[in-house]
Amino acid sequence: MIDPSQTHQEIQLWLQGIYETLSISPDTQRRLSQPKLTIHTHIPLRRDDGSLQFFSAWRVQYDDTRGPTKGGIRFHPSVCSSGVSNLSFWMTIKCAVMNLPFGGAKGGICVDPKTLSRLELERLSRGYIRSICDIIGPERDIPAPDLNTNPLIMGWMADEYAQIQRRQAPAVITGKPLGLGGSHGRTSATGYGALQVLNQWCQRHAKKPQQTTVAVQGFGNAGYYFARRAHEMGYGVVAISDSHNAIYSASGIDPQTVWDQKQQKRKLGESIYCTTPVCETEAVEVLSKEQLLELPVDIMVLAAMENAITTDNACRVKAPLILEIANGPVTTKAEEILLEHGTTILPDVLVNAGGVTVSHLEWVQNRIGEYWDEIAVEKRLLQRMEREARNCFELAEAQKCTLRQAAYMQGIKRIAQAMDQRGTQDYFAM
Ligand SMILES: NC(=O)C1=CN([C@@H]2O[C@H](COP(=O)(O)OP(=O)(O)OC[C@H]3O[C@@H](n4cnc5c(N)ncnc54)[C@H](OP(=O)(O)O)[C@@H]3O)[C@@H](O)[C@H]2O)C=CC1
Ligand SMILES: O=C(O)CCC(=O)C(=O)O
Repeated sequence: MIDPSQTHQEIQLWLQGIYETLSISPDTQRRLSQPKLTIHTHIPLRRDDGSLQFFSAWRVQYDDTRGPTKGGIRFHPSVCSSGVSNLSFWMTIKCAVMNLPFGGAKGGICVDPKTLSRLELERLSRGYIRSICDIIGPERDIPAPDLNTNPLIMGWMADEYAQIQRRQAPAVITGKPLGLGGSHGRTSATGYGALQVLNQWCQRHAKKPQQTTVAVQGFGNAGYYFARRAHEMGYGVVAISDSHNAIYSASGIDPQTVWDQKQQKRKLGESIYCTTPVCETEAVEVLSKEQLLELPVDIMVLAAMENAITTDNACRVKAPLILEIANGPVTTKAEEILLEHGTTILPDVLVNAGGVTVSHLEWVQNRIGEYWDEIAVEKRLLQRMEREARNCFELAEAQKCTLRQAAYMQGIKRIAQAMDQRGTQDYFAM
């Protein structure tokens, strides 16, 4: 079978339409066509049994025209050079769409963290920082959590950096625990930010949450906070999946109950879900994680990984609205099929930007040495999400284009302007 994942070339080809509409200069196009810096390293890990193992790891800094590069670190067996590079490009666009003073980066280790003990995980996380410490810093490149990483890991990483530098530098990493200079609201930010974009869209299209059914692919940090608050607001969450299975109930699911049970069982679809129903009137059905994507729901929320919808399954997707919380969950070729079927896609570079938006607030708090409460942080998050979503919606209407095209126009216009303002030197800022 041909790999249905999207390639760098496919993304660049898709961008041509945006460049033409905005009359982007060939120089700017060239600058945006490849990352500025890629580090590939092999991290040694002494396993608990005494053996030595090496793990491939990357940090890619795509573009720093608008500020220090910013982006998460993921731990997953699928992490590879081209994947991290795509993710770092999307970070560049995302930060510009949100008008944050950052460029884009991403990092990752090719590892299944579920196979490591807690001490092994800590040693590997610290080893990663030792490998990249020369190219990160509060004014250079600022990592954060992503898939399979969390505040605990960010805390170890920030501590490792401080030890190497022999000084406190909390602003080098965001998504830290509160006690180490983390911000209130960072953990829930991606899910809440995505919901804010969905709420705006529903308002514009006179859709009431109570009239919708929602399926959520991926029940980790982003998917859980999204699903929990969506349920509280009246959206009908009827299906949820993780990397093992999906669960479905036509009469609705309470995400908090599912979350509490997942903390014990680790997997959706284990017998606990059938013996302790997560809805009131009907038993919960266990489906395959692939089946969830084909459910006839009003809103399909993609909060797992890239390439969830490819040319292989696009024609079986029935939801008329897709909310992309994951990065790159719909490939460019799959999007063509979905658009032909009239599907609306609320795009990743806008929808999932809540995480980096609160990361920016954390970075600001670290730098000024003053901390805000949860209400203040959430207010700033929701205001920025609302403003930039409205800008994208209005641009899409004015240009009669898709929301993804509008978001990219908004981001690329800002990046191109900053490149022009830097002048015509063959600059290398970092
Ligand atoms: N965290 C953040 O702040 C941000 C995250 N994102 C993006 O959102 C996505 C999710 O990130 P996050 O929630 O942090 O990651 P987590 O690691 O917290 O959660 C990922 C979830 O996806 C599930 N999953 C993995 N593969 C599949 C699959 N094939 N089908 C269904 N579910 C699957 C995992 O299952 P299991 O529980 O079984 O492991 C887990 O529930 C990623 O694409 C990430 O890049 C984007 C912006 C910010
Ligand atoms: O919080 C951040 O800095 C980046 C989060 C991230 O990796 C993402 O938005 O994909």
